[in-house]
Amino acid sequence: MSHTQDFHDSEFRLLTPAEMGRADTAAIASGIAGTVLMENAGAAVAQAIMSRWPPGRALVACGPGNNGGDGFVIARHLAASGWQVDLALAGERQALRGDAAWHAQQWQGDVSPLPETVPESVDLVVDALFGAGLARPLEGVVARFVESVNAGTAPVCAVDMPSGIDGATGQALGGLAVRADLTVTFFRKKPGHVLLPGRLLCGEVAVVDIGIPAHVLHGLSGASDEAGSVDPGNLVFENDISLWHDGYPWPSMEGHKYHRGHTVVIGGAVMAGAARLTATAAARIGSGLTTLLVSQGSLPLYASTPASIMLQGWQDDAGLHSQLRDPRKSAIAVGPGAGVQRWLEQLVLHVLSLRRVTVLDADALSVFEKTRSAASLSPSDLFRAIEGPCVLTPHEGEFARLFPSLAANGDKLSKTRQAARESGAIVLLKGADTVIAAPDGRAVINTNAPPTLATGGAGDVLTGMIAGLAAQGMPVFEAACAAAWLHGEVARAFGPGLIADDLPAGLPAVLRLIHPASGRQGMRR
Ligand SMILES: NC(=O)C1=CN([C@@H]2O[C@H](COP(=O)(O)OP(=O)(O)OC[C@H]3O[C@@H](n4cnc5c(N)ncnc54)[C@H](O)[C@@H]3O)[C@@H](O)[C@H]2O)[C@H](O)CC1
Ligand SMILES: [K+]
Repeated sequence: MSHTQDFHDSEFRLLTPAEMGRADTAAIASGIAGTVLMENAGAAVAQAIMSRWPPGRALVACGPGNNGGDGFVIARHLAASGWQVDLALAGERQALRGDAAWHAQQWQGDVSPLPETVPESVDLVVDALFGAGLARPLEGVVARFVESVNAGTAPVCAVDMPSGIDGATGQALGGLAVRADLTVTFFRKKPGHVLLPGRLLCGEVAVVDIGIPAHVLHGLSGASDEAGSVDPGNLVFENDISLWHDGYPWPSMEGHKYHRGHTVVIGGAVMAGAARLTATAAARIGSGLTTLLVSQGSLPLYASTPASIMLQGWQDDAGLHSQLRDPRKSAIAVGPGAGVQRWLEQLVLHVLSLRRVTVLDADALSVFEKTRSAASLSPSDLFRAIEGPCVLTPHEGEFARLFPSLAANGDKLSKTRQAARESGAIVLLKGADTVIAAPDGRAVINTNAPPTLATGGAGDVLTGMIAGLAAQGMPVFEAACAAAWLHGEVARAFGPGLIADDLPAGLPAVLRLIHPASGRQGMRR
């Protein structure tokens, strides 16, 4: 995200519940009454419901706060549109406060206590129990009601967030949360709508405008400097083409292969396929030159390397170092198939000392595992050596070995951001909700990865895509975001039966779709 592009306003920006509360307050301070915001929210949810389900019997479950207040508004709009509405309240009506109390007074129907089970005849459950204010696991009657909702067959519409999901982390507090078919949220999505399991429990997510002006976003986080550009720190986004499209390294007519960078992939003497996938991916995503560097003795393992990739052997460390010395070798990827051995530790430190773009994956991460033999280096030795543009691409297991204190607790977004701060590198923590975090606090959550990507070698391909983009001059954070998105999009386009070898081959079709000449600002999902 270039500083010139004012990404505060991005529709893909995610707001934490706390930031959302501040947006709410700023909107009210700008003259929009809280009761109007709540009316707009409830009316929008009712509209979303009526556009998906025919009139029937709706059970609107209201909580004790403003999420519940939204529920009173929804109930009124559904009843006015011919729905048979039962409103059930968790808590006492007279305990309602503020906007929620005001809207409860507008509700002319009955208010029943929240039942423990959902009646059979209900056609739709509206979950207006808890949203941004969830503070602890669901308990008592509410917990039993939610279990009944999840065990039932009636479709569910969640208001703002499925009750039980922490909006900041996507975690189901206490392991129990509503499983919704539709979640209608306000103004911007929250991390809980895109991180797992929250994303899965939301069902379809609809973001509705309730009258909060976009300018409130500028005051929420990150300071503006005198130039008016804004500090990217602590902004979180759902990955989208719009975040990195401006800086994508499309080939230009006046360019030539040296303009398009040179990616070096260092292969091991064990699993040649991994490094070959990495190198092929780097070439496919546009690296002008791609070299696969392997020890002399393992050259025969790489005989089937595609012709467009230069295959070179080295006799000894000195030979390897001289191969890397050429500054035109703009990006170096180490790790896939390298084998966890002492040699690799020293190689990684040497590569980092060159301060070229470095992507470390797989064995290049595990070799620094704290608990390996006493002679081995530790993660802090690795982090101390990271002074140039570097991307670490661990899966959960490698992350736990590199950042043992972080892995144990904390949600995926927080721990990945903390790891980026600790290591000084861009950290891409893989998964169905891959998180990419920068040391300055920026973070992007990737949401387009299909389950077919859980196949051997997919990570090797991603490593090559990141290195290949960065070799062409794309800043490493944006390169990691673009690679993660393209990786997911290629897999989605391919469909079932995907193997890692299909990924580089699938890139051209997706790149054609997002190329500026296609006239499309990418593929809106
Ligand atoms: N931000 C906006 O633009 C708008 C938000 N609206 C809605 O307001 C809720 C947030 O409301 P809030 O009162 O802050 O919190 P909740 O209603 O989510 O929670 C109510 C209350 O419940 C208590 N509580 C928390 N966890 C539990 C629990 N596990 N068991 C029992 N009680 C619990 C706690 O005291 C909470 O304060 C937001 O989600 C939107 O739906 C506005 O209506 C529209 C504009
Ligand atoms: K809810």
